[in-house]
Amino acid sequence: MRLRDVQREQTDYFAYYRMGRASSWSRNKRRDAIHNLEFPRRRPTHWPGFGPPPPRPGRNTFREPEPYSKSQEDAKKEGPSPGVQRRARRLERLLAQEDMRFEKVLGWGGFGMACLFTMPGGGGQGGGEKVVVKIELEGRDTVEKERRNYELMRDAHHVLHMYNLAAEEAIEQGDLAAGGLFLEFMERGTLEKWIVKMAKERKTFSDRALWTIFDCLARGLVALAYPGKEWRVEESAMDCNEAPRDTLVHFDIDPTNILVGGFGTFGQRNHSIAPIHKIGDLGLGEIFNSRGRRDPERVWYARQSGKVYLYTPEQFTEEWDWHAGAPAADGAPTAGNYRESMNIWQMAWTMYALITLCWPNEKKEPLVYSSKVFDRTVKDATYGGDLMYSGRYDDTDRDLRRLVAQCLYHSPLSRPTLQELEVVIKDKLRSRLDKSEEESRAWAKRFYGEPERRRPAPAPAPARERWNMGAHPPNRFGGAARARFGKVFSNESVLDLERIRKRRADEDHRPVIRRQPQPRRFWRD
Ligand SMILES: Nc1ncnc2c1ncn2[C@@H]1O[C@H](COP(=O)(O)OP(=O)(O)OP(=O)(O)O)[C@@H](O)[C@H]1O
Repeated sequence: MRLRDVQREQTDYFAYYRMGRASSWSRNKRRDAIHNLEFPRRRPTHWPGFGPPPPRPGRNTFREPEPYSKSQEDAKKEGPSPGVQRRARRLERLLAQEDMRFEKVLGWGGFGMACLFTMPGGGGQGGGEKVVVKIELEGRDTVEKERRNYELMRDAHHVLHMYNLAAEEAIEQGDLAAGGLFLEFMERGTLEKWIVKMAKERKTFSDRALWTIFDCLARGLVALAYPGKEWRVEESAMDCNEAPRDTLVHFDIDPTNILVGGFGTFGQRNHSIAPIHKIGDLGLGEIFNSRGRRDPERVWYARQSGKVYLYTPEQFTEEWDWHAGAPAADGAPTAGNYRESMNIWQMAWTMYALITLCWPNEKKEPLVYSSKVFDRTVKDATYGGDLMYSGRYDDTDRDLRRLVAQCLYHSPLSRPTLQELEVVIKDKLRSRLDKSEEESRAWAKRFYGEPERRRPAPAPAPARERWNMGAHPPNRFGGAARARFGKVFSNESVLDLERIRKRRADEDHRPVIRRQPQPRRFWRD
């Protein structure tokens, strides 16, 4: 389809979307309307913005959102279909050649599946550890994109880790999958599962738990904003002097793509009040910098990237209707301004879900709201007005609700920056909250329970051995988390995607050298 046809169709689709009627839009039924559309619009001369707020917003101003009642995992309780089972068995046979033990199918969708495996042996590097194998069943090329994105996040503590295992070759050489990834196993599954559990128990997360989880999520956002950065301690926007330039815009942050792991120390932070939360599923992620935001094809094609219920103002705003090129190049403040504040907006809906235990409504209702964002006074429309004015969530810390409503401001520049978020969260975690740290820890132990125990981390192999097994030179290693899995880190200039692509292409043609005597090569070099 030509770009102009895509633009006309999207203009019509998003007009439906803003009315909350996206699900009833059909290309066929709208063919004539799309044909007759005035695009780009000329009258009025520019987007007029939002009207004034209602005089006294209250409970009835906002449609009641729908509570979470079932998670993706619940919906799949009946077990994988025969087709998925057949493929899982095939994957099991392929990886058995690498001595990896199949445990179970974790999940599947139309295009791919995720299975849990145990690494061979004990004692040695990663021996007996669990890994998730995610394969793509139809060639959509998203695995390659996802792999590239995980490589850019290789030093982050709050984004899922990808492992470079030699067994990848077995998948590539088999005829089963279009591509495969090895990912860190997060033993407590998706965040959605825990939101549903809380909703079923008819309780709510305490303020301290909410702020602690927000802290984890915000650090994941910092990692996305600075791809390729070496985070020695933990992600902190304070360590970065410059505003993000080449943000990895995720496009699909929601509770099904946040994974919950264990309690313990990660980086330098002890996660004892809530287990660590990490951002996963980077398959739709794209790096956007100021050049990318000025490229009409890139910004228009990304306009419908992600889940419909979580399209961002940068994607759905009416402001687009006045721009036939890239809106950011014409100075539009919101349309097509894909940057780190877009990740913040999507993450704020995850916080909304944790506070309300509800889904966001299909129709996002803007409400003009003035507030002090850190030390700036901002007046803009927020889509989280019900958090402040509906009276339904008054039991939750008002500062938290206000911060989330600010992250849901329409215009990216109105939202808090990553540094502002970090400062506010840090201050709150130091202040008096509803529950003491001790009470919160006890609650977390009860609520999250003990998953199947991880084996104790094997002692790190001597540097020489790791090198033999395909890892990079020893001076690149450090920290317990890395030593535990002997992760392979590459040295390339990370934003140079061409080089990464080329490196992978070279790898694919490299002969596999199996060193004698064993240990076997689990790690791909
Ligand atoms: N690293 C992981 N640790 C633990 N569970 C995981 C992990 N990755 C995936 N899962 C589980 O497997 C399920 C399927 O994951 P996957 O990422 O393949 O697809 P999805 O999120 O359902 O679909 P899509 O890729 O279309 O967003 C998840 O819902 C989750 O329950």
